[in-house]
Amino acid sequence: MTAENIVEVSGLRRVFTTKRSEVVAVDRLDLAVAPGEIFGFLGPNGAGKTTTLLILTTLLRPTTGTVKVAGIDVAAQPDRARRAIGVALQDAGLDPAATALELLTFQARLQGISGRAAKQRATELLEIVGLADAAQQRTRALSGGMRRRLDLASALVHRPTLLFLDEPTTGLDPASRRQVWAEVRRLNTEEGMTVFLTTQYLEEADELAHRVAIIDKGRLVASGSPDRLKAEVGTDVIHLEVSPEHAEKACEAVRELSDTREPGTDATGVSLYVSDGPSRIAETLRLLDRSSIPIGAITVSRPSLDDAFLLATGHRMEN
Ligand SMILES: Nc1ncnc2c1ncn2[C@@H]1O[C@H](COP(=O)(O)OP(=O)(O)OP(=O)(O)O)[C@@H](O)[C@H]1O
Repeated sequence: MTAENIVEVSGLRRVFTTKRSEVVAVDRLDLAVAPGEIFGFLGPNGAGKTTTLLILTTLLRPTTGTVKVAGIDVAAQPDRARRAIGVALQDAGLDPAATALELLTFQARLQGISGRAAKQRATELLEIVGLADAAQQRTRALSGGMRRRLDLASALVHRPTLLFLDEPTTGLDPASRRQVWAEVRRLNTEEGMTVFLTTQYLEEADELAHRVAIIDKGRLVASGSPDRLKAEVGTDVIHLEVSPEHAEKACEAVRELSDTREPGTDATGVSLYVSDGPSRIAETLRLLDRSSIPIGAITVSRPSLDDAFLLATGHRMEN
């Protein structure tokens, strides 16, 4: 890690102790984000994404390890760190009776901007996130995608250069999701903002992030650009839809074909990693037939981040 990183996480560990048990939510995590990046922090439910984000944004203390944002140690100087960053959390409470303009004006006042200037900043922010036409609408009347964009605007009041977003599109329909992505991209390219976002959507990390860190059970399992992570998987993936009771036998039958990696099994069947998928299909079918293994379907695809996840963890993120 170098001094130029805008986010630096080193040896981060967070343990939650309850009466009955101890949960290690984040374990020996190291991360580095360069200025100007959109950084995707990807993992399944319960992987430790929100815990990490809460620590990065000063809202939770680490058990051990150090975290710096914009060069500031968040444990030593939380107030300074807070001034450097913007945060949009999941389910941020929006007052349903306030209008979009009132809400942002209130946020601006909370940041110490007075009277008329607060309203002016609120108006500017509505423009920035494409909600100028919705200024007088009550937040309860806004669509899911518009509410997320209002959350984004609230995080931008004090002109941070580093923006943290916790699962910005969870629960949104595909069209609203694309609108939020477009907004995040625009903030990154036009406003020069570095964005750190958590997500459980492979497609979101793949589409939006310049670099991705994959976390599972509190640990970092892979990191790099989506293209690099996919390239590391191998060239093509042949997926055989096989019922769970036949998966092991199918895997054994075709193991020799998997020439770039060991094959993997999961609830949906068997994945083979090969350098040239289409040319191996006939042989795959012949081997399965010889072992009398019934298959539902056979597909060939380019590797996805889900395959990268499978390779790193031995199980799929999505079923
Ligand atoms: N306050 C808490 N007390 C006890 N355990 C907690 C607490 N917060 C989180 N955990 C546990 O820590 C682990 C990581 O949770 P975390 O919310 O960080 O995961 P996540 O990746 O953000 O998941 P999600 O996508 O569901 O938000 C989980 O096992 C969770 O149950």
